[in-house]
Amino acid sequence: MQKEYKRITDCEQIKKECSKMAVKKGTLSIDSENIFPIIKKWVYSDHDIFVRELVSNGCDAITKLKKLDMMGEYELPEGYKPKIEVIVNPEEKTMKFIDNGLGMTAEEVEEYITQIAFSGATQFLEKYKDKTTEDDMIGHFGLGFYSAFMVADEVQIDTLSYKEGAKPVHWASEGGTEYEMQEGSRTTVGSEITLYLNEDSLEFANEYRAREVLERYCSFMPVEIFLSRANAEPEYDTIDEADVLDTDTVVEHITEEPKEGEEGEPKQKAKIVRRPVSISDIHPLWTKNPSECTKEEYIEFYRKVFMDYKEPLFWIHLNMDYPFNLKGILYFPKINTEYESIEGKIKLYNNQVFIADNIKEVIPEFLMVLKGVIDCPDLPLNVSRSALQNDGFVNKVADYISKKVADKLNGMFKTDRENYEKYWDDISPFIKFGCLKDEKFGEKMKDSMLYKNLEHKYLTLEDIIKEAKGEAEVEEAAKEEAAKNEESKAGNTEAEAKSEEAESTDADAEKEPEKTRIFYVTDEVQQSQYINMFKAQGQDAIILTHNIDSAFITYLEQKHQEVQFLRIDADVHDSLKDEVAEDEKEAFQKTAESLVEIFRKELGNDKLEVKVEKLKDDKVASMAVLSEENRRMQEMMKMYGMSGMDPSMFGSQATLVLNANHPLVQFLVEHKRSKNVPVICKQLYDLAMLAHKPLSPEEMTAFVQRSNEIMMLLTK
Ligand SMILES: Nc1ncnc2c1ncn2[C@@H]1O[C@H](COP(=O)(O)OP(=O)(O)OP(=O)(O)O)[C@@H](O)[C@H]1O
Repeated sequence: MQKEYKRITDCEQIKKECSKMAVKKGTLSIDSENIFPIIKKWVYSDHDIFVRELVSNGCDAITKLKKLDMMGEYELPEGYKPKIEVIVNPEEKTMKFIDNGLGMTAEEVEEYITQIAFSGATQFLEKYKDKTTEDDMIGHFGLGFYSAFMVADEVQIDTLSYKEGAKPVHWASEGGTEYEMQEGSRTTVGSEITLYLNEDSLEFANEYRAREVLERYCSFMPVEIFLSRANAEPEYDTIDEADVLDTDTVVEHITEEPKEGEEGEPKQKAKIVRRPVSISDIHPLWTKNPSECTKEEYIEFYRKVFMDYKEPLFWIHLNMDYPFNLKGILYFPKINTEYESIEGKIKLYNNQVFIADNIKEVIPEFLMVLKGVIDCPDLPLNVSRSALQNDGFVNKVADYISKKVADKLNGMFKTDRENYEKYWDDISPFIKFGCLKDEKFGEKMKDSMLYKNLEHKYLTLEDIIKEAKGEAEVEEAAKEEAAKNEESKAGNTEAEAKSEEAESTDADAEKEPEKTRIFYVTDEVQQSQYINMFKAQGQDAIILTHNIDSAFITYLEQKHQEVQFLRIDADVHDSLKDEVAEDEKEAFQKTAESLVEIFRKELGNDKLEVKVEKLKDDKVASMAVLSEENRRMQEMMKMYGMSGMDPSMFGSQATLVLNANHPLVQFLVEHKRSKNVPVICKQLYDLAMLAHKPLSPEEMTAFVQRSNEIMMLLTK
């Protein structure tokens, strides 16, 4: 049976009780006996948050004391330096958190710790104990002081309030529901919380582990934090006497004689106790005004926080006071896509207290490739993640961040195009991802998107459409010209011509407007043959090599109904081939038919698609084309893991294009019975496929063997 603690609500009475020096025993007034097991078990993976909770309680206590001083209700002692000390003691298995904040009186301990904090923790756990990790709490806010029981069997508080005549208080609870309170022995204003770590949590008494956790949660807290190990041997530094500060403890003055053979006066040195270094940077860069920050500071901050020794490309300093308070810095990292995944890290803070990384409810998903810090004290963090998702305010914050990013990029596009182009390859995957994920972002960015052409020049879609339209129009005009010539050759009467013209105009009006065809390259090496042919004919294409590009192309086609994207090997572009003259057509047709027959036979595939063209580039004997629709279909199959299935079910295989202008192809037509026909056919086919897609291991082996055989012929 637990002892029933009579709750004393009258503060005067509590004071009297305490001043009698009696040991006050009690039972925590909440009926939930199983709260501690729940706390201990709960969010086992990051139960280290107790560090953040206790340190931030210390910070709050210090802030309050400074406020009281400002309000004239308290006078800070001479030379007051706000600080939090964290002392680990592996021998005694304890961890102490000591602050010089406002402290607590007996009635305050009673009220804030045994009643408010406890009931807060109880309510909190009641509400969330059944939640799964999917409905995780943001940074597990709200556990407060009682999170100490996740790692400790016993917690003690020694505190002395700033209030006149306050008596020190000692409070102890053994992690059950009982506690003890009596007069303590603390002599300075502030609080000392001692955790007697449980067997599972002894790691926190290790100085390195403690440092790691403090650095994770407390690196930017607004008060200096010093970590030390109890009974550690003092460490010393020897510095120039002139550099000694008033705050240094000098243990020895040393006169250093010049070394043998060296000239000069003896040097005066001082051996001092090593100066403690605060774990926290109390004025992180994001809290400063952007106009006061230098490039070096931004880079240094980036390196320190993200341990990334590459320089970021550029950054955005967010600084907003109204309608909500949000500060932060977002960095665009240099991404080496070949070796690293593009996974960024956005650290979320609440008044300089670290909450968690990558809270996707607050930070737009596509911005997760960035690295940065966001401090937004107005965020409602006492709710679960799923509640955050539907919170109008949180959505506004996310919108604001994404708008700021678009503004920055648009600004660079307009005023610093040179650098924008320089960064484009690195930042474009993320921007494209943003366009796909966030309609508003895509809309804002639409005029600042760039596309690299075959010359590696960066153009806008508008430039490209104009260029492609221009070419199409020229081609169209040339075709019309040729058609007219034919007509007049055939001796059409003027009247006939006129009526035909009228018909064709009617038909045109019904036809859907021709789409502007934009060719693109997905692999500059593999598709080099096509690229060269394009270049030779002054034809352009854009380079879209990133994984995201196939989804982005679909997006662009939806947004711009007037354009159609075709991979460079989707078709033989009209400009790459010669027209077959009217009087040659019949003979050409025959040649083509016989070539189809030869290839189908030699490759043992009677469904093989073969097309014969008069390619302008007479160095190309064969190439492969696969229509855009079929290729997209095949890619989709691959994406859905249907690669084992026969692709011909969903669209035909690539078409083999033979160049009738090439001597090898001509040889085949003229020497159908030559014993070399099979080798030439197979080799031409493989060469075409090589430039189109990777060969299978068997195909590659056969290709290499055959190439060797061909070389053997040279030796004969
Ligand atoms: N080191 C301290 N010095 C002075 N008062 C403290 C200290 N630690 C806790 N308190 C008091 O105890 C109260 C309860 O603390 P607890 O950490 O449980 O909740 P909280 O800090 O109010 O909120 P949160 O749940 O966000 O942490 C605090 O509001 C404060 O008044």
